[in-house]
Amino acid sequence: MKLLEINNLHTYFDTKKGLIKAVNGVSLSIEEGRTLGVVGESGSGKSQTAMSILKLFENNQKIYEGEIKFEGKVISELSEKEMQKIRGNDISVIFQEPMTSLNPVFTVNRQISEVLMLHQGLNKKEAEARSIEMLKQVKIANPETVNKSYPFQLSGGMRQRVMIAMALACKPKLLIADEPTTALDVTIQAQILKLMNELKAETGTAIMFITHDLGVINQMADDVAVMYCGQVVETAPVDNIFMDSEYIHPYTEGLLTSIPRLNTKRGEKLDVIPGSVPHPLALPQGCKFAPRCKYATEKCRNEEPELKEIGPNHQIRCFFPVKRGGNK
Ligand SMILES: Nc1ncnc2c1ncn2[C@@H]1O[C@H](COP(=O)(O)OP(=O)(O)OP(=O)(O)O)[C@@H](O)[C@H]1O
Repeated sequence: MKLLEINNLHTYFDTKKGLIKAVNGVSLSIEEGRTLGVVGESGSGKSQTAMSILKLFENNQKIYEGEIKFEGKVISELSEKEMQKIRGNDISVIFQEPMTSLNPVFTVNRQISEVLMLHQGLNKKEAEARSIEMLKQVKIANPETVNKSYPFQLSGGMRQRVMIAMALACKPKLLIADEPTTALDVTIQAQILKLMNELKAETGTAIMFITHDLGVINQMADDVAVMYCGQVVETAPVDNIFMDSEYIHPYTEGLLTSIPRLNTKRGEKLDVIPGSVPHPLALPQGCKFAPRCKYATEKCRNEEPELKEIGPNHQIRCFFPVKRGGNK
């Protein structure tokens, strides 16, 4: 069943220089208990899609069009008060840098306990016991000591485990993870990813995993949404993207060929996508990827393609999807 469904979402920033269409017609869904990997270059709108789900908006930002449904209910029109009941309870979030999300002046216990007291009505003692339990669940070796610690006393990997414990404290149905391991070194990153997969298997929590790293997507996701310029350009089960499907989006093809491989020789150039993401205030007419696409035609430069079904659960926003491993 669909846990989250986003239909034609437009979230803009109203700035002095004009409207920044950070999310510009996003449609995607997340099935119960599955991980959707959201991938795309910097500025493609991944984080702002996540912020829209939680309605964590700046003053000059709002939803202009479209809707977000959670468990079949439209949540994009809820008031701030109603959203507060959902955040941290049904849907929680972890960010890249836990230091900015954890309060430096409170102990770990106070921060996890607060969530539990607010949403689950536990008293102080019950919350403390549950906080220690949560730290055990995220495989922190000395949970009693860590529970009494302040964030600055912990390593980066440890802080991210605390964030995960806090996010899972109320048994959310959806966990949004926005580049949760980007700031960590590779061995710690691997441990956190492994932990998240184990927790998902244990708790059945669905995950929206945001990253710019297709390697991480391969490891974490069941399904993938590829984003470009505030739009989803391709969405499919993960194996379709990496192996199975006959056709893929030219942008996805570009991302796949830019993954460094172990056998890449030193000095050998990776096949990176030429050009850069267009400025959000100067989006091209037609397909947003056309200026960088080696297959683009006149039609692509003038008309905007829609997200269309190309196979089972596989949608592509392109007039001329690429045949894998060869010409079109
Ligand atoms: N506070 C803001 N005011 C105006 N524009 C913003 C603001 N925050 C983000 N944007 C714009 O919204 C667009 C989408 O940004 P978003 O952060 O969602 O991208 P992203 O794919 O998550 O990138 P990254 O991987 O760098 O986090 C970008 O063009 C960005 O410049």
